[in-house]
Amino acid sequence: MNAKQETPLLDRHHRTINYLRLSITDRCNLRCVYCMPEEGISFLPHKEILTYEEMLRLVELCVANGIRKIRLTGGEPLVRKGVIGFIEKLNKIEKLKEITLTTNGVLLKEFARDLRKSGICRINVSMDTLKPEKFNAITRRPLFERVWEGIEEAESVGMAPIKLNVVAMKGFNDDEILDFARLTHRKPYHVRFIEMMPIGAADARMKGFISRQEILERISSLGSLHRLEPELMAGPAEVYALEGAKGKIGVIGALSHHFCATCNRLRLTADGQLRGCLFSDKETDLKTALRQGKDDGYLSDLIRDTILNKPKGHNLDLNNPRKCVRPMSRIGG
Ligand SMILES: Nc1nc2c(ncn2[C@@H]2O[C@H](COP(=O)(O)OP(=O)(O)OP(=O)(O)O)[C@@H](O)[C@H]2O)c(=O)[nH]1
Ligand SMILES: C[S@@+](CC[C@H](N)C(=O)[O-])C[C@H]1O[C@@H](n2cnc3c(N)ncnc32)[C@H](O)[C@@H]1O
Ligand code: SF4
Ligand code: SF4
Repeated sequence: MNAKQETPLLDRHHRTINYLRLSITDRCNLRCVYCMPEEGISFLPHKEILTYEEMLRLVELCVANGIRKIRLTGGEPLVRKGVIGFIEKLNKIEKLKEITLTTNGVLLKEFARDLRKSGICRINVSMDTLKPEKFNAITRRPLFERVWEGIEEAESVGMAPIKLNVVAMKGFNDDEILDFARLTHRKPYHVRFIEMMPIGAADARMKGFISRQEILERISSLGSLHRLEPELMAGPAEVYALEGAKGKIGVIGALSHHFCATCNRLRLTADGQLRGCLFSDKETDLKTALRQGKDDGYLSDLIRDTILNKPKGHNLDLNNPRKCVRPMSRIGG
């Protein structure tokens, strides 16, 4: 196979694969109830984590095989030292059209300006509540103000759009769905409600599941919602707007209305495993091949095989919460 493949690759199910989610660390400075247990999980030893040089080589090969958008994730991507220098290097990869980031926002205030300079124009921030006490209960850390200051700093350095990821949980934050929706009248943010997924620490909490349908119905009480066209290389959100709002409202129906038929993504974990699907533990071990000194052609074949054999979908529903071995914080969402 040719490592310099020019056109985007299709998988066996005729889906174009052009989006890579790259988890740069499994470490995190929060302990969200649906993602990690209170005591945390044992973090991967340093030597198991790809160096930035190794990641850069694998990203270049993914780009040669059709990837055009990359999202840094974690754990929490901003806790890994040297992240700005790494983004600057990614930014030099010619065919990469977009580099972006999903963060919990704890370190955003100090990083926003450098992120913007390094080439990140927009970010997604996880923020499940507008109330400090609830933030402490959800993330198990008292850092609500810091995250909001980070979001405001990102706005003031010109990041746009800023997308807020809200995992919807019955009895926890569902009383704030309308407040989040109203926020789009005041701020140009995209508020995205995510259906809770049965993965890792969330399993025990699935009784708090709220469907995208229910979320949309509740928001409709505020006025008519207009459906908007998806962006190019978009992620899984369906996007709407309330009449006259500055911001947008998204719903990510990961379980009830899943988007596997149009899935465009791969995931590379911090320890160098390429995953075809969030919910499938079938992984391609790029790290071992890389560290054995395999050439670009060999590594490229592994990437192309993973694309070709990407699982068709997840087949999960509320009554079938299959478990993944790898926890969410080691995949990156
Ligand atoms: N089931 C499933 N969930 C996904 C997938 N991609 C992202 N998510 C979930 O969607 C939520 C939002 O993810 P983000 O990291 O903000 O990324 P995104 O929605 O692709 O971002 P945009 O590029 O801004 O559209 C998180 O809960 C992710 O776990 C996917 O391919 N499958
Ligand atoms: C795993 S986190 C990694 C990036 C960063 N630490 C953050 O929280 O934004 C990526 C996304 O996955 C979401 N997530 C984690 N566990 C989830 C679950 N069980 N169901 C739905 N979304 C989940 C988070 O809310 C976050 O938006
Ligand atoms: S969702 Fe993100 S911030 Fe929360 S524990 Fe998981 S990795 Fe950390
Ligand atoms: S569950 Fe798997 S196939 Fe479906 S959208 Fe997510 S990553 Fe893609």
